[in-house]
Amino acid sequence: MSTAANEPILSLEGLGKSYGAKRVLDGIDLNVYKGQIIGYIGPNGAGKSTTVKIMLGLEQSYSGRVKIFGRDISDGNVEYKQRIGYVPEIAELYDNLTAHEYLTFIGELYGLDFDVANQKAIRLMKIFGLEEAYHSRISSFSKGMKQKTLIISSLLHNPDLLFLDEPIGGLDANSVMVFKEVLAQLAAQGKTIFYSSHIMDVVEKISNRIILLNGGQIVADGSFEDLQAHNQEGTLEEIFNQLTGFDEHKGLAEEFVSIVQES
Ligand SMILES: Nc1ncnc2c1ncn2[C@@H]1O[C@H](COP(=O)(O)OP(=O)(O)OP(=O)(O)O)[C@@H](O)[C@H]1O
Repeated sequence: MSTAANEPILSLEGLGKSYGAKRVLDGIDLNVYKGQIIGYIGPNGAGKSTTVKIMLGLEQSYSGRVKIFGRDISDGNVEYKQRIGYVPEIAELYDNLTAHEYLTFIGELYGLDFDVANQKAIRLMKIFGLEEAYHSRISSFSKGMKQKTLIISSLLHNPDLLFLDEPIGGLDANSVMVFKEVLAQLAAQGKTIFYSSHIMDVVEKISNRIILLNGGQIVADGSFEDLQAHNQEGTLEEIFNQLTGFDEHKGLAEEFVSIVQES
């Protein structure tokens, strides 16, 4: 199951999704190519996680077409999932397992030998400064330690396509630097990364293509420089505010504070 050089790794055609009467995705067309780091952004409730869930095959009722590695994911063949890594927004780790147990279990699920998974996990944990916690239960881990374990679990099998949903929450500034560099190097080696986050300055720096979703539609698609050229505003945060029609943060904050101060 290989993908030709010029064929998209990921392609969405007229993707639509409703929950009851609510139209969450309203015709998403998108081709993502090898080596791209897509910054997938949008306001709360815009439909980012829904798109990712559909691409992971977790949400089956949708309209339109989703192709990953050149194949329609609705064809019943789930082999494509072996080449995908995923860091979910809310870390669901097996708290009662040690990191060693969890990571070797995930590694084996992805088809690695126990010893290979174990050795890779030990070395990756060490780089994140977690070697001493390897045999401790995950329930004793801090938020950042859990997040690092989850990042490692998503990469053990060297996936070609990586979905990251708010992956750096809880990571300290040094670890964020390492992780950003890891993503850049993975992309340079031809991995494709779909990065969903609300931390605009990180998205601005790591993505080579930014997709802004609003109201279930793509309202901007391009490099940060492209977005800057098409909008008057400077930072990605400001472009985000502008394209989502938001200019009332001061008024809302004043109202919030005045309610807090009511006696
Ligand atoms: N299982 C579900 N049942 C009903 N509605 C849902 C379900 N999942 C998501 N939604 C609705 O779909 C919309 C999009 O949700 P989604 O989680 O995709 O947004 P998001 O862009 O990831 O938001 P956030 O930035 O807050 O994580 C929301 O209005 C949400 O309430």
